[in-house]
Amino acid sequence: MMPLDPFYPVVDSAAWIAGLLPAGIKLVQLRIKDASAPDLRDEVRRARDLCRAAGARLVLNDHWRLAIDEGIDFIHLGQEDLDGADVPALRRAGIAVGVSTHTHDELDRALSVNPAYVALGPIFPTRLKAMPWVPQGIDRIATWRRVIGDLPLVAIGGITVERAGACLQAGATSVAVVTDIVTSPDPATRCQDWISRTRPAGISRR
Ligand SMILES: Cc1ncc(COP(=O)(O)OP(=O)(O)O)c(N)n1
Ligand SMILES: Cc1nc(C(=O)O)sc1CCOP(=O)(O)O
Ligand SMILES: [Mg+2]
Repeated sequence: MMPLDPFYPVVDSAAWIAGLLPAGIKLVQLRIKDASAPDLRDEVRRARDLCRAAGARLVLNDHWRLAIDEGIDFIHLGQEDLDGADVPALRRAGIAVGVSTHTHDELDRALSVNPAYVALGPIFPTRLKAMPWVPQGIDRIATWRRVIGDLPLVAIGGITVERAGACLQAGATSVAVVTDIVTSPDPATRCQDWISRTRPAGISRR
């Protein structure tokens, strides 16, 4: 498996991906929460083709059956998604699985499915979605790093370009972000700021 890029934007449409690829993103998650099934399949296909053409890695959130059907080789699953997912089928299809974690118990469960990465969140307060956990804080990244050894670790939740470096320094392999990019008046330029802030640190890391 190729190393994870240290900058991991998360967006909700293929149009967003098309807009950000020219900025140089190399890893992106398509996280669609409210599309009807035919639209969803079209979005996934479009995102897949855009990323292939640009040499970027696409991670599909949640929709593991679509990943199998449409040849997407990376899926992100939360703990509840794991309840319903056919992990052996994903393995047979050669699909890498990233898993969300928020507690030590969740981390144990994530590790039991041999993930390509574990994500830890929310590092800082986030307004994107309501969650029962208080922000983990930067120190928790170092704790996760000690537990997981060399496994790639994604930090997520309330991360801004200014906060990204501290997450990488603490042991994150990659920093995932929604709001700081999608609310920027100039998202492509903001991505370039993220890339210049994260890529050198990330490459010297795992
Ligand atoms: C990189 C990354 N980390 C965590 C999540 C959250 O996944 P999940 O807990 O399944 O919640 P939803 O995103 O599905 O609402 C993620 N998507 N990506
Ligand atoms: C989708 C998601 N999952 C999280 C987790 O902790 O599992 S935090 C999060 C929101 C990330 O968005 P923003 O960069 O806008 O805070
Ligand atoms: Mg999910």
